[in-house]
Amino acid sequence: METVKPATAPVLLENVGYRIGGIAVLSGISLRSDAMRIGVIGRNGSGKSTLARLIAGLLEPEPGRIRIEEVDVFKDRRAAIRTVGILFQNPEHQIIFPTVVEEIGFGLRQLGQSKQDAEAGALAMLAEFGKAHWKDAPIHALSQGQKHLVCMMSVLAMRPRLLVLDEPFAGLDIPTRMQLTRQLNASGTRLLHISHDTRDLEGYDQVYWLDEGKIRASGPPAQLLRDFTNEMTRIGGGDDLSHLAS
Ligand SMILES: Nc1ncnc2c1ncn2[C@@H]1O[C@H](COP(=O)(O)OP(=O)(O)OP(=O)(O)O)[C@@H](O)[C@H]1O
Repeated sequence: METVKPATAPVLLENVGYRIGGIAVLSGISLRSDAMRIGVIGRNGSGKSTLARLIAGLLEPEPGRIRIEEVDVFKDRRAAIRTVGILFQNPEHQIIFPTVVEEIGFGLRQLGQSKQDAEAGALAMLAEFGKAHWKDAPIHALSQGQKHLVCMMSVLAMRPRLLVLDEPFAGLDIPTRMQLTRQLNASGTRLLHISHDTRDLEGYDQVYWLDEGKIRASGPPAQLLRDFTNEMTRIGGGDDLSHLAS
């Protein structure tokens, strides 16, 4: 017997659009998923980062509706910071404080915790990741992979229901990617991972293919990632870099 899907889902987008400078960057995006690991694949300029920011509640959809765990993440920012976390490609865009413990504690302060509780929470997070010795490390002296891990710990410390990953592994070497992926999977957090790299999404539960601001296909990763790779290889044989958006 076919199971009827409930009207709500942990990740729900209905007819979402977004325009920049009068140009439609995203349109007609409808997505509803209760999968634990959701992937979005798309090439450069397909609208991935814009979609990540919309789902994290940093931009307002127009038109359309976004609900994460039933929270309107743009309008209800107090609820949103407990609901969705986001990791960006460049940790420099995320890091504010000079030391690791201050950086991780900052998110907890945002949740309303006292200075002492936030520091204790940050130390607990470091211990959970086996990095208690990083406590007073100056962030500027860390490697790129280590900075990524600090950002990851900072976001996970806030225990979001959904973690949006906006290509956080781009530019990292294979061992670093493997270690960060392992830490993320071990966290047990629902992931929505946006990438142009099929390697990031192998083994995900459900993948959406974003193409020129629209969802072109969705399904389990095996076939969809193969179709995506074939299409990227076909496009790569031509010269569509010449084309300027207007
Ligand atoms: N501030 C802006 N002003 C004008 N156009 C923009 C701006 N930001 C994004 N765009 C355009 O919106 C489209 C989608 O951008 P977005 O960054 O969401 O794509 P992306 O898939 O994340 O790209 P990439 O993989 O290259 O980071 C692109 O065509 C881009 O040129």
